Amino acid sequence: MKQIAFYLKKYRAAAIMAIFLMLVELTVELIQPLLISQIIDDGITLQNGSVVLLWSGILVGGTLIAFGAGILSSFYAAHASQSLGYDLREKLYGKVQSFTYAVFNRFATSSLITRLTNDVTQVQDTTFMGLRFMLRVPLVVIGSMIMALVVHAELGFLLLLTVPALFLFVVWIVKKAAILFKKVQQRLDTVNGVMQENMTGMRLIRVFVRREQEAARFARHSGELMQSSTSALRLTEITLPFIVLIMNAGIIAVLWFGHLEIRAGSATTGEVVAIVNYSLRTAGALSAMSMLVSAFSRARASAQRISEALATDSGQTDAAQTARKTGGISEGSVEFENVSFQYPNTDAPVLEDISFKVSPGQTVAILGATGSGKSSLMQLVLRLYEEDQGVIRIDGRDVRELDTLHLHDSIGYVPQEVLLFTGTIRDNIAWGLDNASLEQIMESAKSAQIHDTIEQLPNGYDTLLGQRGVNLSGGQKQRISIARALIRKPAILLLDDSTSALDVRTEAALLKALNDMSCTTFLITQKISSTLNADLILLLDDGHLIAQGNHEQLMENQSLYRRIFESQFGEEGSHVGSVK
Ligand SMILES: Nc1ncnc2c1ncn2[C@@H]1O[C@H](COP(=O)(O)OP(=O)(O)OP(=O)(O)O)[C@@H](O)[C@H]1O
Repeated sequence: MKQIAFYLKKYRAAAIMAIFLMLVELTVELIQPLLISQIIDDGITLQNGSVVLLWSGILVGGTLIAFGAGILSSFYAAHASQSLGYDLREKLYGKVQSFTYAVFNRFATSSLITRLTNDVTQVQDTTFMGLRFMLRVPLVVIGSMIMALVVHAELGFLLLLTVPALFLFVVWIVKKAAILFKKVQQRLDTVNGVMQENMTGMRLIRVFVRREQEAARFARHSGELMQSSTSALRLTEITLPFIVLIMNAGIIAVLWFGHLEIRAGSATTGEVVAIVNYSLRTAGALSAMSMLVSAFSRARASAQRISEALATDSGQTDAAQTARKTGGISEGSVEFENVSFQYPNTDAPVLEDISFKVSPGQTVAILGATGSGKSSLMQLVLRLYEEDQGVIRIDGRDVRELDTLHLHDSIGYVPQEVLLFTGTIRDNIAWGLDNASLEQIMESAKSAQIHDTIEQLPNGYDTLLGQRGVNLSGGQKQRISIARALIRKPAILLLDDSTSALDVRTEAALLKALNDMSCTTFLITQKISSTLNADLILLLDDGHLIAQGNHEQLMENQSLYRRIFESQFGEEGSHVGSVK
């Protein structure tokens, strides 16, 4: 909450104006019963028309002032709360962007989305209500009690008796409800998560005929969300009838004792009406409080979740933070020296004691069974994770000393799972480089062996891709994301199984084009055809680098490599090794 208040500071002027105007509105409201009591006692009871006219005029004037002040107060409160929401979203988004991959993975994506959307909206809306009503409610209650005591001390005392008990009751509800609303937000996270998985995995769900099961899973989580929302709302909703009940009892007591006081001549009708009026206003304010309680409890849970994300250490090391001056990489040599790595919160390392050296412009093929650590090795080059032991050097410098922004600027990365955005093919390729020209886009598309295919599409480079590029084949999508990586003319190119959907001829043409580009290329592959011309082949097995060398060397002295080769080319294909 403190952190949220800190962000609201920037809009202090608007917030103060909103509160000040609300106070004007409130003052008029508190004086109204007093004026009505004057009209009754000095005007109506004494049948004095000019007194009725005078005080009624003042009453109308006051009401108009309160009306104007109320509108302006809402205007300022909306400005302050919406701006706060905008700032929170921006800060939170920036924070999430600054997370290292390891820190990012600590949060579920759906939870971060809920925090950025629902939680921020909750805080924003409650801030508006807070500026308009949070202060007004206690002030109406306290003001009404004071005014009631001023009007008639004994009758006012009755009001004084009921309010503190009600106030304590409301505080108790706030505390209980906060716990329940926290659960609601957690369950909302889960529902959003399931929804996200279902939307992205739509095709898989249909092919596996899992629609009913997935619908049932969604219904189960949605039901759990409904349950916790219902219990939280039930708790806050009992507040209103309870307050009305107690306040009505209080009003009946005021009327009863009021009539006794009038008979005894120690109170006027106007004074009793004024006390009843103040009691009604107090009841109204406390009822509004029950709504505020619900909103405030929710916002408290949301504010905690936002603060948690904002307070999370982004995971960047000090060396990287101070390395901004070191600039990007230019040559593209890569060296691993006794590198070991284990994912956070896991039992065993996924890479152990890996050492190899790659000179600028060389092509490295990484080969190994599924789960052997190939992608993890790439993630270390990308510094999405940090090695636990050993050193990784790029251009001879320890990667921990390189600024990740500059490092990523010099690296082209094509992940295993292709992600294309809604927009044109041109936009998708140009995404890799600010202000890319059409010539640059075409040049990289040619190198990625996708130019001819694009030209044949009805709108060429301006063809629109649906969400995730559903109107292209897997291989075409892979090549568009390769073009996206190539347009940056990276010093190092990382292809994580990005040629799996290409036929041998297209793949060979692509590899030749990459060779001509002279960037250092790491290529994860299952196909021996891609390793034949590589300068270095890294053969991984269960996190260990069991062999390294070029095709001829591995054919000569690595039985596993020979077996993979023979399984793909047949024994008679051994002569293929001489392609180079
Ligand atoms: N984020 C992660 N957290 C924990 N363990 C992980 C994570 N990512 C991968 N692993 C584990 O690390 C090991 C190596 O995974 P990696 O993705 O590097 O293998 P791979 O050789 O690229 O496999 P594939 O060919 O199937 O893509 C696997 O056992 C995997 O379960």
